[in-house]
Amino acid sequence: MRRRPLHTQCCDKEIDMKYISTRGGVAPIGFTDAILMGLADDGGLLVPEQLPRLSDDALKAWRSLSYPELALELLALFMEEDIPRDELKRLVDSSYATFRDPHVTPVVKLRDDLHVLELFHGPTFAFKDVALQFLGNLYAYVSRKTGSVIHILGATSGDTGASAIEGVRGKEGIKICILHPHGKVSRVQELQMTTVQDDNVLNLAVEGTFDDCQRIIKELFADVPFKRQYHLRAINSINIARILAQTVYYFYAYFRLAEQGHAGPVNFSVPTGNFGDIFAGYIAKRMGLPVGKLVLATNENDILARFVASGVYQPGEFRGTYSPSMDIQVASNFERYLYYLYDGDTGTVAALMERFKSEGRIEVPQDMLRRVREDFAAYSVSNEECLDTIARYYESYGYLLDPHTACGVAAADKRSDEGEVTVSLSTAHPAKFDEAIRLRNISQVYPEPIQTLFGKPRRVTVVGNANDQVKEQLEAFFG
Ligand SMILES: N[C@@H](CCOP(=O)(O)O)C(=O)O
Repeated sequence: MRRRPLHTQCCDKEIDMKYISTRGGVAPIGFTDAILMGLADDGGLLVPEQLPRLSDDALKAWRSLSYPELALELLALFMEEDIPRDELKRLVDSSYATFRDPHVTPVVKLRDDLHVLELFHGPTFAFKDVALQFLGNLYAYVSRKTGSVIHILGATSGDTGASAIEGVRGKEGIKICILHPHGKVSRVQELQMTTVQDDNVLNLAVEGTFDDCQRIIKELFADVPFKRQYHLRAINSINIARILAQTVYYFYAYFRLAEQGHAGPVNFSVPTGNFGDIFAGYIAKRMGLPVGKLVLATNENDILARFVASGVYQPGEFRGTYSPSMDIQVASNFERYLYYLYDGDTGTVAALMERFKSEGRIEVPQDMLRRVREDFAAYSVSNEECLDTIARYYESYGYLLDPHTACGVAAADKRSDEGEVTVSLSTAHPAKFDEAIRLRNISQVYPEPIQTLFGKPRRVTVVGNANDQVKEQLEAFFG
């Protein structure tokens, strides 16, 4: 059994930042190697060997920073050894210059106890842009700097795909292939991906679910000779850069509440599918941000809510819902959480993941479950509850929630303990999910970039859900 110290005592510079695998089979590597490796070569996920622990002084000093300034400070902790600060500043500034709101991720107050963190002001109207605008620029920088070939392979249940494509379309030295479940994403999500005409983009619509897409790409990444031969890179939250970039808005939101006089911990309610977004909040908490409960909101695909209730992590039956981006059974980043839950014991994580592969379930003992519940509360939200929440908030506050955000808000409402203040993450613009919203007779005007998608020609190839069919496409596209 191998235990590692997970924190240094104070924020910062003394850490020689390296990345290791949750399964212990990768020698510590630097940030550039970590983003290029994506999925760890031993099949695990990369995590920082140590997490910086921020001092109260740092938290106070960073309160007044703009979003890009804050992103620079936080990201520098994880990558400054590899990316000089002036370069990192350029990457950060250009990534957030594409956002429509000057705050990048503004916080809107709905009630004294409930705020909405709007994460959808980027180019594709989803929270994924926050990390993927940055990761797209980072890949372009690494390609220029190191000459590495960047062939991105990703899977999407709807939002990551459009955002990843937008982050790298037309960029020299980069090609991207995205798998999405055929017919199981919203109309706008589908159009955002498939109407892109740049030659460096390939869309594969897989006959199956998102879990099929994610399984296929993970198996291809785990085939290390194939991954190396075709220079495959990850854009999903498999890639640690995604998680790190997403921690920033937890800090930013907390500081906005502090500015309004709020002192003490804040809960964050997070619509959850692949466990990446909420895991970024967990990392922020471990870095010293005063986070109360992380409220894990699932739709009817409730594997994570069942885990927090019972300690058993076991996929159920796939359910198509009004929040398709969360229609996920196997949550990729759960493995990273297990690593922290078991105090960095990579042997145990490797054994648990092996058991999950062979038996299809994992169970953690009661003492571990108590630890889980210290940080997380979890609620699953039914299709009807989701639509009811949209209608109720539209009526009461004149605020239109998208179905994913509605799950987060409904979960926050289920947990209405006195005195707690919750920030609910708004992960997408409602225009991306108009088919669901119209069911409650609410009409909306599409933002212009979404309106213009209709009627554009589409480029997409439908494939079966066998690895070989996808492999064949990749060999032709990346070969
Ligand atoms: N909900 C995601 C699924 C992929 O998750 P990721 O965070 O690992 O990219 C989507 O919208 O595609």
